Amino acid sequence: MVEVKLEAEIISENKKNRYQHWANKLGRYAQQAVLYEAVLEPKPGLVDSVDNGSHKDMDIFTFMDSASSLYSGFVDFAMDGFGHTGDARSLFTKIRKTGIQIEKNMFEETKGINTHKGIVFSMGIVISAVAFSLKNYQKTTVKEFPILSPTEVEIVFSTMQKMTEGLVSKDFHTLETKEILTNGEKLYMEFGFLGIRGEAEAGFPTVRNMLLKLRKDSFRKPTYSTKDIYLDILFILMSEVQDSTVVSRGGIEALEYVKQTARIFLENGGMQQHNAVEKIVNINECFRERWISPGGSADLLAITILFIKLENINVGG
Ligand SMILES: CC(C)(COP(=O)(O)OP(=O)(O)OC[C@H]1O[C@@H](n2cnc3c(N)ncnc32)[C@H](O)[C@@H]1O)[C@@H](O)C(=O)NCCC(=O)NCCS
Ligand SMILES: Nc1ncnc2c1ncn2[C@@H]1O[C@H](COP(=O)(O)OP(=O)(O)OP(=O)(O)O)[C@@H](O)[C@H]1O
Repeated sequence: MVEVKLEAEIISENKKNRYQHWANKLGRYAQQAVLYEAVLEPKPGLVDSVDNGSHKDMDIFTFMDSASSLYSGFVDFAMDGFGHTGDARSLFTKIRKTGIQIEKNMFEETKGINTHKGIVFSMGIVISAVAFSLKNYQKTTVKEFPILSPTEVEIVFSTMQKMTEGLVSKDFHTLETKEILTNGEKLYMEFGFLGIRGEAEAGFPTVRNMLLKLRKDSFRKPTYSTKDIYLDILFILMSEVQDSTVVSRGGIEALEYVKQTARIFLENGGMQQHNAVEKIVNINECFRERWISPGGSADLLAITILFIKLENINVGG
């Protein structure tokens, strides 16, 4: 018997295929962003392809193993967004469940080492917000994944703010009675430090501002390579971010030290300095002595790279 499909059925099947195709693309972009961050060198205190920075329990191969476990989860985050029919807040509840599974896969791959916990959380919010916003605002019916306009990216940022509204108080209000605290929870109890949750609830303002600068082309210098731009972005983030990885490893005074070090590097010209690489190698040594690693800034660099890809911003030399 010949199967007759109603027009509505065909439209919805086409839509489903398109969302799956877009989700795969989003997953690939996100995984690429995570890989770019990992191999970028020289980075101070962080694992890269040259050394392990301030870390003893992981190297670049641990990061490659870990990154390879993330792709299908990133696609799931996107499908969560495309398939969501409720409001932004309930999307966040949905993706946290997906995130827990991705975290599990990651820990399995790294044999218990925390390489990408922070980025799984942040990427979950970003990827699902992109998908949810595209579904609501992009009326295009083409199969090819669309390049996002600055206006559409702004919609994604406000979606992220809506998704995470009240996150800090919700996550932290039961800590008094909790027996085992994570690093982020300990820092909140001790210093009222908001870390990754604060960054997310504020709608990733550091990344949002970075994109404003990138769109104005203010980063591009005739002598710059893509790598130079990414390194300048990393130092700008280090000079601004309330990074809980810095504090949990180096103490609260380490945060000002990192910000100040990054500020001085940038004031002197960032990657434009003729001896920029030598300077970063020295900063790496100083960070290693103090056990400092700017893991939160590294995560936000990966998020920035994802948006650069989504908006197709030219960061070539
Ligand atoms: C909120 C998360 C990140 C855990 O919080 P935790 O208290 O362990 O956080 P902690 O302060 O140790 O930071 C985790 C990582 O975030 C990154 N980070 C730190 N500071 C910042 C910052 N200011 N901005 C962005 N990222 C940051 C770093 O890479 C750090 O390693 C998340 O893993 C979580 O909620 N886990 C529970 C299970 C879950 O819901 N997982 C999936 C979420 S989609
Ligand atoms: N290239 C990188 N090198 C090192 N850390 C990175 C890098 N990119 C991101 N990070 C972030 O830094 C975090 C590692 O911090 P850390 O080693 O302090 O982990 P932890 O589990 O919080 O602490 P501990 O291992 O002391 O229990 C990673 O989870 C990751 O999110």
